[in-house]
Amino acid sequence: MSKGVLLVNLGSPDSTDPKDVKKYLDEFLMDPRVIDVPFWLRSFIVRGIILNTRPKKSAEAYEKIWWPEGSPLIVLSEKLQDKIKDRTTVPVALAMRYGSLTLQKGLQELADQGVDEVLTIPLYPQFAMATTETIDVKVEQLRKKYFPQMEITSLPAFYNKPEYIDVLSKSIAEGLENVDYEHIIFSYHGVPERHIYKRDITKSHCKIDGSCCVTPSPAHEFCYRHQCLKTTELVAAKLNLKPGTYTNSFQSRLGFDPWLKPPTDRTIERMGLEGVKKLVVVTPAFVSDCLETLEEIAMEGKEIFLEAGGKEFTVIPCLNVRDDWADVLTGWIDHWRIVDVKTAIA
Ligand SMILES: C=CC1=C(C)c2cc3[nH]c(cc4nc(cc5[nH]c(cc1n2)c(C)c5CCC(=O)O)C(CCC(=O)O)=C4C)c(C)c3C=C
Ligand SMILES: [Fe+2]
Ligand SMILES: [Fe+2]
Repeated sequence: MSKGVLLVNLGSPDSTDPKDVKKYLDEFLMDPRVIDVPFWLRSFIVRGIILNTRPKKSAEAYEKIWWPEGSPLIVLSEKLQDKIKDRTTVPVALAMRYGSLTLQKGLQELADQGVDEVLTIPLYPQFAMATTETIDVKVEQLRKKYFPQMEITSLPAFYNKPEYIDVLSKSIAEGLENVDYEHIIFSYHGVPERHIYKRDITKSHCKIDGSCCVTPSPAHEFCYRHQCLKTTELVAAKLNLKPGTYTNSFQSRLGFDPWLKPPTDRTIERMGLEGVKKLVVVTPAFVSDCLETLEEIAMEGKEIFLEAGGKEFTVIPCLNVRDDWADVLTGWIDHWRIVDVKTAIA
């Protein structure tokens, strides 16, 4: 068999034109693993409400962060792909779950190179129904329909893998060099609490309280909240951060259902109101900078902090195209090429 790799990220609109943003948001938010309600209700919420107002607002936000080459998330993912290609002999394609760089095109690119055994790498450190799972499900649908000869395996969430924690910690330590700070917020993308309960394989462990995510359980294999809290815990241990000097929060809430708490915007505001003058934010749910880090945190978050009395606001960049990050991914790929995926990130 001939092996190949498909890197997968979320995707972005084709441009900052509200029409393109609307098309992208329609595909994204109509995904039943993102807005997980019955089709009729999802259509009503997305097409009847959100898509009437959000595309214009989102397009303005994209406009602020767009690069001459395109969406930062896509450009950074392409550069990461190039770096990995330079480091391995295995064909490496790139696709997005939503938008024009489709999973079908990515798989076809590999098939055209004679690949019949694929490792998909969802570029998300923590598992979520709205990210890793939707990629795996869509890839399997495409495999059955168009690529029945292919054998496809997906790299599991890598939030607790020592190689990943090492580069994440190193990137944060570098970001903190010469930065005088009082507090660090670890801001993760939020999800509705319902998503956590739905993926509790024990059906009883997850309570979204002070203890469930720190009490060992098989539920944690698919618990986004546990995996976020664990990421912070491992980085804090590695960097020797003192308790009370860092906090977790969850950003980007959409809609009225309960989402994971505390929300990042309110946490940033509270810090400012409580007298914190120098704040740092890191965003470990994203491996590439994107709208959610460059606009929501670096622009909106900063404004909230300064208005609440803060003085210095520092955002640490995502792993993006760091050489050591490309080395880690290539290491997993090469291990899989020679042995298998189970031990690749063991
Ligand atoms: C119900 C809505 C959403 C869920 C659940 C959700 C989960 C989720 N998303 C990411 C990563 C990214 N999301 C991004 C943008 C974005 N996310 C939502 C909604 C949900 N996300 C929307 C509506 C948008 C679009 C922008 C906006 O209108 O505000 C991005 C950035 C994409 C880009 O082009 O830069 C990323 C990345 C994760 C990791 C996650 C669950 C863990
Ligand atoms: Fe999102
Ligand atoms: Fe939990």
